[in-house]
Amino acid sequence: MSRHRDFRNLNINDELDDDALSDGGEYDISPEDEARLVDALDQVRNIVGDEGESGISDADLRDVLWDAHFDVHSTVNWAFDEKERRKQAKERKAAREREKAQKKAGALPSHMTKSNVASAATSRAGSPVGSPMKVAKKAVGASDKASGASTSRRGAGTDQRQLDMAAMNLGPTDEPEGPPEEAPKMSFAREKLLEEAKKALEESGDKKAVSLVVIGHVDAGKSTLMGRLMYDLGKMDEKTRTANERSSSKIGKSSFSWAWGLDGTVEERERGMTMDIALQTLTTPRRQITILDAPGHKDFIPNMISGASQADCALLVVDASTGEFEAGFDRGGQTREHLVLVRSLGVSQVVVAINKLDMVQWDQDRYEHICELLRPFLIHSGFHPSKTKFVPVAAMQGINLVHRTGENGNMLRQWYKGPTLVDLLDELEPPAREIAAPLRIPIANVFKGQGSSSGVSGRICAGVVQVGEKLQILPGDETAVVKQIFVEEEPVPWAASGSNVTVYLTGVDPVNLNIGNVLCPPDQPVPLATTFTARIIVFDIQVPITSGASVELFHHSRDVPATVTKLLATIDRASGESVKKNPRVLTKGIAAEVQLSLRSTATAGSSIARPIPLEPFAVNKDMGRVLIRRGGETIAAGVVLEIFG
Ligand SMILES: Nc1nc2c(ncn2[C@@H]2O[C@H](COP(=O)(O)OP(=O)(O)OP(=O)(O)O)[C@@H](O)[C@H]2O)c(=O)[nH]1
Repeated sequence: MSRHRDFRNLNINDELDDDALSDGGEYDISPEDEARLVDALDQVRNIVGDEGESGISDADLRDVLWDAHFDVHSTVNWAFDEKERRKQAKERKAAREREKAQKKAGALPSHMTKSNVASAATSRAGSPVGSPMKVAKKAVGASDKASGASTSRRGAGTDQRQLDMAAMNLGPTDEPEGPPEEAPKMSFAREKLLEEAKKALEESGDKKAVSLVVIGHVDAGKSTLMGRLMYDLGKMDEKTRTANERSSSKIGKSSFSWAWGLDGTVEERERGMTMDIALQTLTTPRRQITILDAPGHKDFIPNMISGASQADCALLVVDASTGEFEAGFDRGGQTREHLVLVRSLGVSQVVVAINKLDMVQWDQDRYEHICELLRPFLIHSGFHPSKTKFVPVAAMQGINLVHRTGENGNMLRQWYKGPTLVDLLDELEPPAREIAAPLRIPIANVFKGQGSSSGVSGRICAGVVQVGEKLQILPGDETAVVKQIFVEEEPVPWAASGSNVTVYLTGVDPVNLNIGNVLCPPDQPVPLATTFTARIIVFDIQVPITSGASVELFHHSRDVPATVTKLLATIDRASGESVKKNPRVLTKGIAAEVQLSLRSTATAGSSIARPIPLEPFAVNKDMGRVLIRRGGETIAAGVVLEIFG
């Protein structure tokens, strides 16, 4: 029996300070409980780091674990909060001291502290252009999307721990307010900034950045594949792997242990299902890849759309097991819908991973049969054959992801000599970056930032943003100043089109920052639209679209109610010529020009629809794409032609 202090009277949600921690009695612990405690301790250490790194001693952790009755999730939340709280207190103290020192010396502008000048220099060398997204540390993620069953957007690392932390109000906003923050200043004139961005793009050489959305029918093995890939490429360490293996088997979900590397929320882990976009970054020999793992279940299509609208390329995962490929590919399965959606959102390259081939004894005929079924569908959906690649894999055993050596790969080696999945990812073509165009950042997620700042994340659709820059938040009249920019967890002085960024803003009330808003320069605002025309392609629908049809309009991470107010013409898909003016209905497969008008929402409290920021496709491709859904089904996709106001 070991002796430990007793904290069972302590409320885990209380803010624990050192006095409280040293204020307990003692209790006895059995060898079984001791073993469980050691297990749980391992789990928590994986998250908070070791004693030196986290500042949390083993003794404190053990006590809190006992107090939480081995409820690992609550404990993880506590430990995470505690680490964050301490870290933030330290950072605030350091910031106050820096500020004082700067005032005395009158030297560096406030955002260019010595440490971030250094990291800015290294980031420039490594180029923040097109680099993947930072996983933000603090999150509120207050998504209240009406349509999906989603409860949160995890776009930039909002997970259960962070949501709980926000709910507990253990944030820097609880602190007494210090002296008003000095607004950060810009470091570059616009011309100089463009020059820097161009130079960094050129210098990035072969290590090009791409964003990859992982799509496919529910349970195809998307998260397992990404988890395994993270491990095989050294992004997930052995400790995390064993912890995931142990904990998933404890709740009877051992087959999902690889998926736990990406499915981070309690609900996702318990249900064995991805519900929101999970973000990770991976490095292959020649590519820096931001991975957006999308949910496969049809209830979460809005979240999948949000992820796909931030991606350059897609990885389609299909389940080769008997009957499973067919279930995903038949009408109503997500294989088709996901492919059509990503193509409509501008993704033109796809790698198809034919997974779970171990379930069919690596049958070459089965592999080729699936390729033969998918090829014509891909072409029909608008993917050029040269930009469509296939690869046989078994994600769980890690076969043909990075290599196919060893006994496990025997059966595949007998008939397959082609590239591995990583070989194909390494050849993905990075997109053209519109750096000279006006800045556009559609907001995919909103966070609580440090001090008075608020964090937002999203992908830069065009232009370059720098620290100190004043931005307008559309729709609305609000402006904010960029306090910090993070790309792939690193602070950078600027970031350019194609990058997935987290931007901390000051001088703005967080209530004015919403998912779906667009950040842009005040002198180059995005047009606001309530009525516009679009060229659309009608999907495989059963009920035709008529004039007056009520639909849901999706643009980046925003969805709003709309009406198809006019059917203007049907269009020849090949020539683009008008075929028939004012058709009565639009049926499946038809291309058409229509007029769409937004409707007011019940929450807007007015009969007038609120406009959304949109741009004609001809002006900005990323800002000019829309999806149209009805009754939980995507019925059409299109590009914006003209905005009428
Ligand atoms: N036999 C076998 N099973 C696999 C393989 N890859 C994944 N699985 C299993 O398939 C199931 C679903 O895996 P996930 O990775 O959660 O699938 P997903 O596509 O991410 O699921 P959603 O995100 O919910 O759509 C799990 O039980 C995995 O263990 C594989 O290569 N072989």
